[in-house]
Amino acid sequence: MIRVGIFGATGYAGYELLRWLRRHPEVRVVFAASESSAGASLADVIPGPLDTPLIAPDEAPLGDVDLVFLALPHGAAGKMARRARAAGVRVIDFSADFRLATPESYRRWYGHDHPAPELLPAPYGLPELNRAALRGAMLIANPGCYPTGMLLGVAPLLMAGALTDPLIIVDAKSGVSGAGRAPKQNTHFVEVNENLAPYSIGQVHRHVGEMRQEAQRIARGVAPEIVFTPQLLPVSRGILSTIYLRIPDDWSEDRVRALYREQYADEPFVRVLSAGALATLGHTTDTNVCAISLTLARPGLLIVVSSEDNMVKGAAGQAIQNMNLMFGLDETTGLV
Ligand SMILES: NC(=O)C1=CN([C@@H]2O[C@H](COP(=O)(O)OP(=O)(O)OC[C@H]3O[C@@H](n4cnc5c(N)ncnc54)[C@H](OP(=O)(O)O)[C@@H]3O)[C@@H](O)[C@H]2O)C=CC1
Ligand SMILES: CC(=O)N[C@@H](CCC(=O)OP(=O)(O)O)C(=O)O
Repeated sequence: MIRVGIFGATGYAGYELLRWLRRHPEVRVVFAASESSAGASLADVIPGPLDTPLIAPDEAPLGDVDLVFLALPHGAAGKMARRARAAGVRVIDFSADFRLATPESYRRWYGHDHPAPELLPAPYGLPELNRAALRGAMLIANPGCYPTGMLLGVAPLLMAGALTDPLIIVDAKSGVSGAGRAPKQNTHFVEVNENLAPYSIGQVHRHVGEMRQEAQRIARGVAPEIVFTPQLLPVSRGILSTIYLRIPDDWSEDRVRALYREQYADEPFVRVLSAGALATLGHTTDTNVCAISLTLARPGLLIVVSSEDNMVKGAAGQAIQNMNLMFGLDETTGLV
């Protein structure tokens, strides 16, 4: 049994993780910690079936666990990672604190100093594209939700060196749980309901740095140019990314699909849809799957649609996939 602790259990990502871990046959949840609700039961904080007792983070028995999941905001996660690693405990971090390889890059995209630079670089936890680095790892940076869908959607072409233009346009729509549980004006029901709102457009969203870093690694050093438009969709969960790419004029849609199917042939959590089918949120809701559809709009212009559940493949499910790799379990254990 892997003995785990969870920090940030009252947040959307932490709660989702607990929900999935209940079905994992090789995990025992030793503690769930909460800064604001220590002493309460989770069901007192989030109405639902999980009545896990919540303890104060300072009282977390790190000596009793093999692994902690950090479902905390950026900055707080890095500090907790330092504490856990000093106690010899493995870490899977949901936040962005360990996704960027250098403290300089982190400061550029997050606007403050890195909370634990001595722990950088950490392996980037996208198993389909970085599996070897995750097996047995002591600290894993779980990817951002938007970069997960984007990177899986473009990787086969980047690996093949098949883009004829470095420009990658990513038009993405996210369910509101992606913004976390703390209320904000733009996530208020009246703002979101029956609306579709872009935010952080241009080159300002912090996920552009993460996408660029990982896309460049996948493309073996060739720097992509990414234009990213995130939008808030009036649904609770799911991300649909529509990605526009330039490919050689003589490539057929079948050729592209064969490339994607070959790349993802052994991947249990990537589904390349058949000709004519388009990926929708419904293809991936409440699963750890990323579904990808491919459409040749005209010679040389490919439209990829990538669908994922931001709470599962974009957060808790991917974290469990990473845990399975970390501890040498079958990667699909506890996941669908
Ligand atoms: N929501 C999503 O779809 C995804 C989220 N993530 C990442 O997962 C992490 C958690 O996100 P999410 O669950 O959405 O966020 P939430 O805001 O829903 O939850 C975060 C939790 O962290 C705790 N917390 C808040 N502020 C602090 C603080 N300053 N110090 C310590 N603990 C704090 C709170 O719990 P308490 O007060 O009870 O301790 C809170 O419930 C973030 O880093 C996010 O970027 C990653 C991918 C997808
Ligand atoms: C809808 C929404 O607000 N989404 C978040 C991304 C959520 C996520 O998974 O990313 P992190 O783990 O990097 O926070 C945002 O745009 O910042």
